[in-house]
Amino acid sequence: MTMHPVQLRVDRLVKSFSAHRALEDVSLEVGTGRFLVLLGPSGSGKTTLLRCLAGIERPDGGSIRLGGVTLTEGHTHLPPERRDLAMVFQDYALWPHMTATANVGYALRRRRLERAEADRRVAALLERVGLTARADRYPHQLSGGEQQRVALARALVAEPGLLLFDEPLSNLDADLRERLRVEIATLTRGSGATVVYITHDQAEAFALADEIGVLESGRLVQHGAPEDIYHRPASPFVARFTGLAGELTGRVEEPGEGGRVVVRTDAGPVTASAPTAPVRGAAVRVLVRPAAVTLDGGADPAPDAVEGTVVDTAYRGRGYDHVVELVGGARLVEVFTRHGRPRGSTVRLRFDPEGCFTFPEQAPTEADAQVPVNAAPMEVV
Ligand SMILES: Nc1ncnc2c1ncn2[C@@H]1O[C@H](COP(=O)(O)OP(=O)(O)OP(=O)(O)O)[C@@H](O)[C@H]1O
Repeated sequence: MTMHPVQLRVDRLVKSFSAHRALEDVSLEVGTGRFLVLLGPSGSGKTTLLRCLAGIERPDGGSIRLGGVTLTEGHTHLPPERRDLAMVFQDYALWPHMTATANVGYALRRRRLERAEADRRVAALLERVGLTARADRYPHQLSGGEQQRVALARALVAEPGLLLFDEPLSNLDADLRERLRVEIATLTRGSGATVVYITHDQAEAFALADEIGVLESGRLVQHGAPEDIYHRPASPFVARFTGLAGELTGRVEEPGEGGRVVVRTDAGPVTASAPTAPVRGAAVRVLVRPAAVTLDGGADPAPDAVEGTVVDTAYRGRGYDHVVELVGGARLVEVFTRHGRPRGSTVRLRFDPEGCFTFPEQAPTEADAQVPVNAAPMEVV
């Protein structure tokens, strides 16, 4: 899917644990220097896929190639240390008996470098992650954020072709998480390495990625640019997992032009995108992105606006998020405006068809059940 030469090629990867299929026929390609984020709920197979790439886990079938080298296929299975890659773990995984300098330098042990050159590279990396003053400390003398910076420096120092990240920010608190996220984004891109990064946090995924792969029950269900995933989710599962204001049910009134349909909902007619052209009268569900909802202001409401009641309002600094209940009972969260509307007031909403997706009505899948109800939908991208 990219113009970049393919660096990492995964073909039909399969992995089971006893009777449980953790990876089901996963194929993907990542271009040189691209940043791929694998996103999915707990148990979707993210860690298993990453561990197969690293060589810690041996797949049951399929192949993995990196820069023209076969890492795994049939009887071939290169051990982790013979793969041109480095991994950053959730729990840092530093050597407790080594200083920051020694931990970073350890990654160079196989590169027959002159001592002075190795020392120079380690010092340069520690400086880039802002740890020069902490170079002689042991892991237990460093904060979580500092330990993760050492791990980042250790991953980068040997200049591997592939960098793997296993939820590296999940043990840090919000403020630090944001700062380290920016450092990971800039330092990895500066290194030219190809990156595979796993997370279950959609906001983190969208902020970091050149490409996002969404995993559902061991299958890669969509792989594309963040904008594609946001504007053209392949399934209700993908749409839900990447942030919705809410869902409306109804019937197709007019199978309109250019992939648009008018859906008659309990709250009124809503124009929405239709990835698969539904027929007139079909029962459908309209999934609505937060960015697609606007509160209609003042005296001159649009004729196609839908009425609702403000149930809750939350001040967000830049403006207010509202929870709005529509006629028929559907609720929309994260309805944003600069100026807040009081609880209990009647408001009119407009929907941008670009951010409203029509799918045939069907019972939720097992994987949908893992998406937390009212998972904080992401900010407008
Ligand atoms: N060593 C193992 N033995 C048995 N089952 C396993 C093993 N490792 C993973 N699994 C199972 O495989 C499935 C995928 O697990 P995996 O850890 O890859 O998911 P994940 O998406 O990374 O989830 P999380 O975000 O919770 O880490 C899960 O159902 C898990 O229970």
